[in-house]
Amino acid sequence: MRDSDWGLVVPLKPLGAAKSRLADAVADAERRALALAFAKDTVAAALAASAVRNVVVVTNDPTAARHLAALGARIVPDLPDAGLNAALEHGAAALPGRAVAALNADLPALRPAELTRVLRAARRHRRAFLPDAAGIGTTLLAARPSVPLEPAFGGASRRRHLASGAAELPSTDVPSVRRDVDTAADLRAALELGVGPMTAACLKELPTLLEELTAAAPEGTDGPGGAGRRRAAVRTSGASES
Ligand SMILES: Nc1nc2c(ncn2[C@@H]2O[C@H](COP(=O)(O)OP(=O)(O)OP(=O)(O)O)[C@@H](O)[C@H]2O)c(=O)[nH]1
Ligand SMILES: C=C(OP(=O)(O)O)C(=O)O
Repeated sequence: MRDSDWGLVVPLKPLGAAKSRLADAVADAERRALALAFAKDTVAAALAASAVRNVVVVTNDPTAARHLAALGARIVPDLPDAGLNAALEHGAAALPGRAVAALNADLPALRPAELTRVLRAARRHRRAFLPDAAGIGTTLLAARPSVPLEPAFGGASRRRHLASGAAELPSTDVPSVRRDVDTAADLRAALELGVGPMTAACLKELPTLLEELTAAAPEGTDGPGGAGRRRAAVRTSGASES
């Protein structure tokens, strides 16, 4: 298997239903726009990773499908009401005989070089996964060619993926691959890593939210040396592995 042989499967809910845990922080139209921006930054960074040959997005959302196809992703329509894991198996079936990795669509800080590092580590195993930033869920699950993906995403999936025999990949030095965004606090953490250009542009249109996210965290929740106003790091390009 060559380094650049991975096929990625990125699942995406209809935008109207996506990222429901951001509903407290933003209005519906803005939540949809953010979900699309996260997916575009995720897919653009994945396509820029040297370990990735192609990206299949499983979605029934026509707007997202149009935007993500324009970036170079192949769109596979979702199965009706089958859920996330069925969607991933359906997407993996579109990549027969390939090494396949499922990657969440909510990784707006994703860096191509970090994704390549994770996929290189995954090549050593039949099946392998990367825990999310919270250490409870999963952001990436990979399987060698002809090995069934057997996805068990949703909630506390780290435990399920371990129990299924998948190897847990080293999680140091790949923070952008682990940084899924479900809540406003997650978005704050992604901003600190540096989000991609689509998410940055979307947040620029939401100055009140951006102000809240980059303001000092409440006392006791700030990280080491983090007192005072936080700086939002924004990447200007998602298309380079350097
Ligand atoms: N195609 C497809 N993707 C899904 C489905 N359910 C979840 N996803 C995607 O799976 C990934 C992980 O899901 P979550 O982190 O729960 O994202 P979410 O469902 O948008 O977020 P919440 O509404 O807050 O639960 C995201 O990229 C979702 O868009 C599904 O039934 N079909
Ligand atoms: C999809 C997952 O979790 P969440 O819905 O919490 O993002 C997961 O980590 O498997």
